[in-house]
Amino acid sequence: KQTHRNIPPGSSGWPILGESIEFLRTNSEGAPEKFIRDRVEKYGSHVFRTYLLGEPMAVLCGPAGNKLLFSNESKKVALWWPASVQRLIGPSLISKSGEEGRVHKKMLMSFFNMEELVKCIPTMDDVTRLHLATQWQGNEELKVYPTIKHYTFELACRLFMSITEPNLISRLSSHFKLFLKGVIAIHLNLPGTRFYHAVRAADAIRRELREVMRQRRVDLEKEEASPTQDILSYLLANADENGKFMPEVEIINNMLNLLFAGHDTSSSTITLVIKYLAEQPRVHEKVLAEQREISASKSPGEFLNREDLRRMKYSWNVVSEVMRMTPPITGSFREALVDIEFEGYTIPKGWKLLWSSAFTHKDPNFHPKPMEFDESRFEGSGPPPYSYVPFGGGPRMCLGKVFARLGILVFLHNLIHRFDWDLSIPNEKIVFDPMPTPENGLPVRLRPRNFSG
Ligand code: HEM
Repeated sequence: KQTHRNIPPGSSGWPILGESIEFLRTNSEGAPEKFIRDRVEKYGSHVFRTYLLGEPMAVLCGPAGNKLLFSNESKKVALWWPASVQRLIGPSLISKSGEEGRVHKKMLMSFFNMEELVKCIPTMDDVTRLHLATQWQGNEELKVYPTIKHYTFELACRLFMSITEPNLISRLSSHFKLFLKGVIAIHLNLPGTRFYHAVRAADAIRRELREVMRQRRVDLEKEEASPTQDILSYLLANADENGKFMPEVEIINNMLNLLFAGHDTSSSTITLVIKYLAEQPRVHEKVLAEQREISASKSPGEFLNREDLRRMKYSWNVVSEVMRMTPPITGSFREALVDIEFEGYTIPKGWKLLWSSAFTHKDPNFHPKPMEFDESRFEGSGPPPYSYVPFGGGPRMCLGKVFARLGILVFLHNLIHRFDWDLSIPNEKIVFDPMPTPENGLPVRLRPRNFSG
């Protein structure tokens, strides 16, 4: 018979709630790593137990823990998301592990790989120029976060599902706002709670997406839509490697998840890049110089291409440092498939596991002077393995990593050519809810630059 006498140190907190309230509070205070750092210091180990979001959980802190989780998918661990996320998104990629998860992910990767995504660069560039001309140009002051959120959402709707109708986009966008607030919430479906509103918003999104999908089937049959025009067409028109088509309900859930994951993370990152660039004139100047060099090699009006994006090395180091300091997703979860040994402790089978980019990225053993902005950390071979993990790792690494990179750089290129900016609220606080966002939406004063691109 198994005994678990050597389970990691820690506390189960309050009945039912466990330590969820403290965990969520450090997020809203703008320091998600604090919950973990306090416990690492208290227990003197890089693993501790807690009770979060309705589950007994072991938190693995730092590169060794990340390595264990990322390199043992389907062996010792499997992807797991809290009940709130599973209920809101429903059967889809994120609810599948093992062989089924692999097949499913491969299918989605047929669209989300570099070869396919480079074809989206001209559209990204075009949409960005239009967005800046209509939403930024002519404004002396602007609230960055809501403006960017609208832009990244429009882009995801267009590239993933060819949705361009403004009324539909704005309906979906307001549903997604409620959805986001309930994603990492305490799973209580009582009227008035964040989770309750999020469930209703998710159902409303599904109804809208079902309609878009129905219409697409008709258009595909009439050959008025192309089977390769976007991810929606791709999923409707293609079977997986076993010859199986994805059930409609899963296509809808995946589209919901992609629209969600595909815009909130990028809007948070772009907003923070804009904040950090205003605070660091030295870095701002160097990004501008790199982007100007790229434009200088192009004819006016010509869209960006893969090679241009490849040359944005310094700019990407800056974005990487922003994601190190303020990771858009502070960590994610796995489940123990077997008893797991780590640092002399045994984590029992069935426990949930949490890894944290927020904590790992601030560990001074791997990132000296972690509170200082220093993009040169990413020069050469960059930070040590598993110490910089904004996109997670292993087979469950972020599906949208390349998409996010292209989108962020295309935006930055266009923005920095057209504007300089100052923060209207210096040192505006960042809160994690659950993505990092400036408390007041980051109002900035804009100063247009002379640019005829
Ligand atoms: C800066 C932007 C982004 C960041 C920092 C980010 C981060 C993450 C992280 C940390 C995970 C969990 C990985 C793990 O558990 O190992 C994840 C998963 C995922 N992300 Fe992203 N993400 C970003 C953008 C995107 C975009 C643009 C999309 C969609 C186009 C996307 C789609 C997904 C999906 C579908 C998963 C689940 C993958 C799986 O279950 O195998 N993400 N992302």
